[in-house]
Amino acid sequence: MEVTARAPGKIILAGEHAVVHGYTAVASSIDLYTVFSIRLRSDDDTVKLKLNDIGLDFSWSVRRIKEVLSHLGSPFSSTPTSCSLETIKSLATLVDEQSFPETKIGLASGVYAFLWLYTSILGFKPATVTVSSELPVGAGLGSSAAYCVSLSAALLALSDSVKLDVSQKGWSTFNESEAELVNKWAFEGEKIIHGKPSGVDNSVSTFGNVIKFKSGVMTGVNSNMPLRMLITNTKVGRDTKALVANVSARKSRHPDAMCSVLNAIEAISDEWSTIIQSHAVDDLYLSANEEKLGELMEMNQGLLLSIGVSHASIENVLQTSMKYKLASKLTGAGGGGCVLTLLPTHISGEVIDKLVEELGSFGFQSFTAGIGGKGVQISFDHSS
Ligand SMILES: Nc1ncnc2c1ncn2[C@@H]1O[C@H](COP(=O)(O)OP(=O)(O)O)[C@@H](O)[C@H]1O
Ligand SMILES: C[C@@](O)(CCOP(=O)(O)O)CC(=O)O
Ligand SMILES: [Mg+2]
Repeated sequence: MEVTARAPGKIILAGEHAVVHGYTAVASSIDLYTVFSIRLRSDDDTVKLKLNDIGLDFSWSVRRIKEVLSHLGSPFSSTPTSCSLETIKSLATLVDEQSFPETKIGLASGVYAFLWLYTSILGFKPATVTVSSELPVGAGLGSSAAYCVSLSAALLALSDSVKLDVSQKGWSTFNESEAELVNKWAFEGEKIIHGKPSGVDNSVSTFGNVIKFKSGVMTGVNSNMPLRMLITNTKVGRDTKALVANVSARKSRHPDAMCSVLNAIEAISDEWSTIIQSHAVDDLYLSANEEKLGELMEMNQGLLLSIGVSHASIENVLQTSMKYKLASKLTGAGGGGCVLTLLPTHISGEVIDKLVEELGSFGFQSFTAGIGGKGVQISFDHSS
């Protein structure tokens, strides 16, 4: 039997970085998914991992994994546990033995997260594991969270911790407590990749829809607005872990100034959630609200610039969209990656096409995605 789990990426509408320090963010799932498939093996003794998006394959014998992790006792755990620094060193040994290409070394933490979640949830069982994603990796759309959520979901579906009806056909969802467990394990994986994640990305990927998130607590947001965003990938590579660490360092150098900035970002997030929850009585009301959201995005972007996470490529997208009187902000960790441009309901398809073309001339790639769909889902295939 093969188990497949898919988890969505996300956009942060307001509050990235601030949320790491306990201030509110508003985020939404998008209909681009990371998919993990796991088939347990009885024909040999290896764990094979195929990372299709980054073109890397790994194969460890279960015996070798046991040997390297043996000093820890069995890492197997029925409750989500954090990976210690000592264990990360052991996992790095397993990855180094497979001669990880130097040019892709920034991606190694994803493999550590895989090994940690795999051995913790399933123990030492041979399997073939494949991952592929519709999300750009490392571009601010939460690929790391979608990776950890879909992996945790597939592993838990094969474990004794959750009891699912494996005869179900097509995609099915987890119940509330199972989804909580998926989310907690995914957060442990995110910690390995991000260093200090807030938990917003794994929560929105697990539960879907639009959420408000503050100090580890998620609240559902009932959005009543038809939100449309153009997502522009600047294709400038960046690393969430480094950007989050830089913001923390700036906060310790300038605690008072940073506290004011982060409070201002929280006020923007709060206003965002109030506006999208309100019911538009007519078109005039809707376009007034869209204008307000655009202004909030501009303010949020200005504050993100002030904490050091913008980038020339992001500023380029802002200026280009401004020519079309459209408001934009970076989404995710910044430093490159993706930018959101609000597409108000009145805007014509021609204007959007022109903007996309102009952004394309800088080598950027723009697209739209469905906002606010379902969270993690699972399916079982008995044919293999
Ligand atoms: N499909 C994938 N295949 C392999 N690794 C992935 C995949 N998706 C995410 N990752 C891991 O997540 C990291 C990117 O996470 P991050 O820097 O937080 O950016 P983002 O979450 O915005 O895409 C990669 O370096 C890699 O370790
Ligand atoms: C910067 C931050 O707020 C969001 C990071 O998102 P992403 O990994 O860039 O998709 C970090 C976090 O909340 O954990
Ligand atoms: Mg991430």
